[in-house]
Amino acid sequence: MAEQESQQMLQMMKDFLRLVYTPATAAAEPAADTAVIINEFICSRVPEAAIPAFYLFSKLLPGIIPRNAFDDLIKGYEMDLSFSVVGDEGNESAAAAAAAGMPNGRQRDSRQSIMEQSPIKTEYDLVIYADRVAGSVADMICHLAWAILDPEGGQGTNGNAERIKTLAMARQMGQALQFVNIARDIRTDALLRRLYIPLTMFTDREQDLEALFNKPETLVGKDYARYTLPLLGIANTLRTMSAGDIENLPRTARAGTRAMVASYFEIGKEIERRGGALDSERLKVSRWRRLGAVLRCFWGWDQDGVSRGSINTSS
Ligand SMILES: CC(C)=CCC/C(C)=C/CC/C(C)=C/CC/C(C)=C/COP(=O)(O)OP(=O)(O)O
Repeated sequence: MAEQESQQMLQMMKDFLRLVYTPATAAAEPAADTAVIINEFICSRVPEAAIPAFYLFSKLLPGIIPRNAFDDLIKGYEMDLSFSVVGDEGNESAAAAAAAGMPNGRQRDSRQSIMEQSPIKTEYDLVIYADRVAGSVADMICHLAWAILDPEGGQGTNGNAERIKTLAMARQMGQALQFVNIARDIRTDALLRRLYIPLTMFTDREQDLEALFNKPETLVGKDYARYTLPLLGIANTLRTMSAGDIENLPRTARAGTRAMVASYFEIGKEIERRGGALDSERLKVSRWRRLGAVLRCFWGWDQDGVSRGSINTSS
């Protein structure tokens, strides 16, 4: 999708959220004319294939999931979009450089623009990004679980201290998963001229960016370890800090959540088993390893090899 088209799509989503989250439309029984306004919006501005999803969203979600989770997700997409500006410039300069047979000056420009325009300069920026694109999804999952699976709990946090903490920890788990995702995709993201590694993590910034973006063929698998292993280290820490709070989700949501987390973390474990190396292909974990991780969760052994003894089934 072209950058301008993506911007239009984001604007449409922002307008949609504003519309469906106004107090009048988010009410349990919205007035008939608000339903008409929403229908008109959906028919006139939403791409055809997405109409059923937007319609269902407007009917079901505003009373269950607070708007801030969706706002965060949009902010995350906006950060991603700022890469496409960098990417376009970078591709143009690389192509122009190759055509003109003058790689150095042009490539320096493209490295410079990647550094300047990347929205992720520090580890903190990366945590913010991960929180927006994945912490927000964890937030949504908690609200859905409370609304649908908690027999007596009611919706939202309702100022309940335990739920507020669970929500914060769930967002942390989302961030952890996103760090794994970023570690796995360093190579493929660089080919798309996207840089999620915080600039502060480079020991020799110029040289590292030159290799990642302009000479990927000079990097062999284990050369990526100096980026993948620290990112996975952060992911593991975030996971260790938040995993226990899965026990505070409604009982029927726990096993599935643990399984989802363990299965995704198998990607990180596989990279660690390979000493931090990335191949030219996007890494895939065998179905058996993922299944093993899921079964160990159901058996009552979490992925850090710590037995929780018998599974706590109280709600
Ligand atoms: C700790 C507590 C209380 C709860 C946990 C709450 C949960 C389930 C958190 C996880 C939320 C979640 C599913 C986040 C998204 C994670 C993520 C990195 C998805 C990307 O998946 P891929 O399909 O690999 O992505 P791409 O292929 O698009 O790169």
